[in-house]
Amino acid sequence: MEKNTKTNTGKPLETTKRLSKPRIFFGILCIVFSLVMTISFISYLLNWKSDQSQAGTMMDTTIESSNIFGKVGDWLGKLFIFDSLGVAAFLVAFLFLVLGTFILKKKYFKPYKTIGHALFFICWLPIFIAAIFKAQGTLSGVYGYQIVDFLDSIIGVFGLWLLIIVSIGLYFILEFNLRPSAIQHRYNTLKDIAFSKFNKKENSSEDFEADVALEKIQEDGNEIEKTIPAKKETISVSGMPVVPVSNTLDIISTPHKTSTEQTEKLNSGDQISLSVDAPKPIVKTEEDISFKVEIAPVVDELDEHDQKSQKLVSEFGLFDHKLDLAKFQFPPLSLLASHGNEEISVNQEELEENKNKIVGLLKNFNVGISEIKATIGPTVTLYEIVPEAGIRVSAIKKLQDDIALNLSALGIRIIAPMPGKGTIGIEVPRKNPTMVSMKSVLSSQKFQNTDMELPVVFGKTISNEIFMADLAKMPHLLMAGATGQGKSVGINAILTSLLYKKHPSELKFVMVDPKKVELTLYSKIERHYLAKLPDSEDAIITDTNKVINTLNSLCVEMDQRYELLKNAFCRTIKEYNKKFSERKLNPENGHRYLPYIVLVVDEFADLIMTAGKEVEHPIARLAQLARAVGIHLIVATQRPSVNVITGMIKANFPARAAFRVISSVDSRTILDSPGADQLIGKGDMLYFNGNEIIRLQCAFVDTPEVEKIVDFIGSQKGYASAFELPEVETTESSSSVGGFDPNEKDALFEDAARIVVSTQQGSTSMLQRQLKLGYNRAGRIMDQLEATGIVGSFNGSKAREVQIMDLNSLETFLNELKN
Ligand SMILES: Nc1ncnc2c1ncn2[C@@H]1O[C@H](COP(=O)(O)OP(=O)(O)OP(=O)(O)O)[C@@H](O)[C@H]1O
Repeated sequence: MEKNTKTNTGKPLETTKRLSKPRIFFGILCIVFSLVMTISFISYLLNWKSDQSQAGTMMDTTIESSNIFGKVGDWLGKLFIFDSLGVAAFLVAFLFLVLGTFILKKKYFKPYKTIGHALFFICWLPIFIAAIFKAQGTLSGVYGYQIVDFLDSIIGVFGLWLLIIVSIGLYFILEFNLRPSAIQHRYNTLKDIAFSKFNKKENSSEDFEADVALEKIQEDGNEIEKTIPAKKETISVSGMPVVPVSNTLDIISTPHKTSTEQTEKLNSGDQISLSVDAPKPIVKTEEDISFKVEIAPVVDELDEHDQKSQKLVSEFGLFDHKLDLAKFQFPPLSLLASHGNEEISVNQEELEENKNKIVGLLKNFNVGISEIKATIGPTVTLYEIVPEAGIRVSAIKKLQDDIALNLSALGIRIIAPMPGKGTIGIEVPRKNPTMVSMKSVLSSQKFQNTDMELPVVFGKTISNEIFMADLAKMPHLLMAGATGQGKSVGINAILTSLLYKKHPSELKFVMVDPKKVELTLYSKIERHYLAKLPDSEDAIITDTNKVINTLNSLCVEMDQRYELLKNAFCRTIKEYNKKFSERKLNPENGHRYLPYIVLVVDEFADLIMTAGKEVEHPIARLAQLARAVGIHLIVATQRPSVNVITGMIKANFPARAAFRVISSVDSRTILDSPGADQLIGKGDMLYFNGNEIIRLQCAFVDTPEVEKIVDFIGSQKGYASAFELPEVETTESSSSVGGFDPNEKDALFEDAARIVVSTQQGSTSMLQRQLKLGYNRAGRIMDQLEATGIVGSFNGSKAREVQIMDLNSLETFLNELKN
């Protein structure tokens, strides 16, 4: 082998030596042909006029051609230049050259790229040339001429040029990557190069100045040499150019200072020591010094844990919490009804009449106004007045009842002053209010494009804008309203908006309905959206005892979530779920995707009356703490009295929604101010977000619509069961880890024991996977396994130790357990 690859001199053999003969033949043939073509084309371009008349006389020996390659050259030129491509024909010759070198395996060109470029220009160039030199057919060839002629007739001259420019522009953009960012990058690089060159130049100009100075000194020295030829050798001028330019030059001469005296000194043979005005060194100021800032790349070292999670993400992708119900479809808007015409109709007469009444009445009480403006909302019209200077706001406030009497209307509310407006507002109910349908608000851009975590759309404001709030930020909502004023519709509106936005894996409801009728509809979506205690039958809780257990269970869930968040170093559920999705949290350690949990209590007064502190305590605890772990409360009551809505509850429910209440005392209890007693009912509401009170018309969604929505969701594939809340110790139940009652063991206890023993792994998440269980149930089984001694105690992040070594021993053990 060595022999083949090396010559006698030991040099590797040239690649051409390994080429086959046909390759060499065809390669050289292509190159020669390319040369012949090029020369023929040049010759043709120079002589074509005289040879044109001889076209087609190839066989006629009497006729001579002036082309260097005779008639063949003439024929080639005519064929490629005149009849087809014009000057672009040279590119064809070039292509033969590329082909030849390619066959000979010479890497002078990148063949495919070069061929691509050449083909582009073979097409583009004739058109371009024909567009410029229309009359000169030879330059563009027939191809270019005819195409331009054709394009000219169909897209006109302007279109033709646009096509030419766009095509070449696109070619450059695509070929040379001329994106704005790339251009910017190149510009910056060029700037850097220019800048560094400039710096160099500056430095060299300094050097140059120094050189000039030195040269001058040298010349001067030479002059001195000339004047004192006798002492030539004593002056060490020759060493000067190498003397670095500095303030102190040791031996340098200058004609100005070379006085006769010095000459004499020289003549007398004394050693010369001349001081010279050395060229001033260029002292760089701070601005002159080139200053480059290099930002060191942030060394983002991944720790072992991050690397592991990145590997998992690259292998399996991000954790998709929706995967179990990947095909889940959100209910379509068509399930909702429109409830008549929602156009706000302007009744000019009514507006005029009300305005006159307000102005007249205020005048009677000597309250002058300088301006009045009306804004028409769905249920009320807001008249904003600007009182004349010197009028007290309290004077107008006092007139509330008089204005109401004068307008003979219910639900007049005076807002004095309007926050942030400098006016006084008088809300007057419209004679023909417009209903706000749930459909209209849910189909709005505002709702559809919202990025809120838990978007709740309440309805429309007085200025007809859709009003939405994020339940995750509220973070708990207290609702009040006398019977029949729209509270239940309001709850349905809230639930509906959440159902239209959140996937079942992201949201669970715990529904408490002591009235037993309002929320029962939602039991159809139990396996999708509801959460319940492990052993309870109904997901909608109506029994007060169960409510207490459920609330306590929610508190346990909250504590567990806090523990999980703490272990994951996260502050909020959002951060935690993000981390979990990025596979940074190990499910083996109990981590799981945490859905939001919304607790809805429809009649809170009822609960407080029957269970008192037992309910108040967990509610207050949840309200105080649960916001960060994604548990939010919506508590509604008919009777917003102080013994129902206690100070502790109120303090932790910053967001309040008030429908019409009976008395202003009730209004103060719920909103801390009067006003809710002035509402007109039918969904007319006040919303308090902790800062201001906003009057809204609640969106209307009636029972058949809700039914359609829950039917739609319920008919789809759901989870195996409702989301299980953690079990809590109840007074009735005695089952706990320590006191295991074999009669109360889980139906899957034995299967779980077999799995644990056969795999020798006491892991809850493995049980979850193998038996397809929820985390809580698997955890309970694991506790039972621990209580029976099959597995050891909880061991931090590691799996529990399995105490039974094989399945035979297990079967014996299980039999003993049964007896
Ligand atoms: N947003 C609304 N728009 C129009 N009408 C409404 C609206 N909300 C409620 N209503 C009307 O008021 C009636 C009573 O509403 P709803 O059942 O919600 O009252 P409620 O406060 O829940 O009463 P209760 O506490 O007795 O259940 C509805 O049947 C409907 O006719």
